[in-house]
Amino acid sequence: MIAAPSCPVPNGTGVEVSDLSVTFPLYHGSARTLRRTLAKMRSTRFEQDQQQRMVVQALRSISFSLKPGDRLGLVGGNGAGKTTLLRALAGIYEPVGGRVTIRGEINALLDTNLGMNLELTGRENIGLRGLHAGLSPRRIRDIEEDVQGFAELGSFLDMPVRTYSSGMVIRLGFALATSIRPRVLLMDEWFLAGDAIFMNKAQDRLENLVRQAEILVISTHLLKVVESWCTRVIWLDHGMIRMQGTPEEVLPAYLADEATTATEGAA
Ligand SMILES: Nc1ncnc2c1ncn2[C@@H]1O[C@H](COP(=O)(O)OP(=O)(O)OP(=O)(O)O)[C@@H](O)[C@H]1O
Repeated sequence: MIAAPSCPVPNGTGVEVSDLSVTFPLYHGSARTLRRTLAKMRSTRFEQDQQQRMVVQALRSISFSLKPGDRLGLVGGNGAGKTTLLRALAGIYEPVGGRVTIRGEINALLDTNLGMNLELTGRENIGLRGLHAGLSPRRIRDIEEDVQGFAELGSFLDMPVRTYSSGMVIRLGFALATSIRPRVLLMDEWFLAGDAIFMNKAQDRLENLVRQAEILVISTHLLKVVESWCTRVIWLDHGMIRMQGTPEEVLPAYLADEATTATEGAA
């Protein structure tokens, strides 16, 4: 169980999301055929935007706010909008409507390759990431040592990343992504998967990072993680908030709905 930080937290860290909407244009195939196909699907998630493009509404009218100590779990079926919401919080996706305001440094563990240049060495990638995060040369050296110790890449640290095995890239990416301690931590469940030996080692590091962050937002299908890490849950359904509250309030309703959907699907 991860507890909220017990020491007094500096003022000012917070997340405000108000009336957020994100859409993606669909460019595939001829517009008329696509429109006909989508009309047949009778989904309210597809519409035409002001430029007459067909778009999918990934998120609609999402509003919530988080304060220090809040640990938010995002749950929902496939395509519900969890990843899109994390990416909008990280500033990767621009809202088409509404606003996202984040106060405090963010670290987004969304993809271990994020920002990694395969032509550069592991060490050079560490330096670049540190500079990007606005860290001092001294802090970057500390991170270099930390990553070197955790990722156990030996002399590969000074070789171009393209020469690494896929496991080595994951170790470097994970070590680097988790070495920068943020106030607001955004995490996709991708980070909770991995080979068993690596994950045993990674688990402690991840839990430490989560414990030290003031605000956590995690998207996952692993409800046990939500139960043990989160103080709040948002259940997303077709891009909208279906329910929000404590894990005790939301998870039973979510599970009951999933069971009903599975029974209906089997019938
Ligand atoms: N780059 C994109 N282009 C077009 N549509 C997209 C894009 N990314 C997401 N979508 C659509 O937006 C909706 C929300 O997708 P999202 O990936 O956020 O769902 P999710 O809840 O993370 O799903 P999963 O649990 O399957 O990962 C889906 O309908 C998806 O098809």
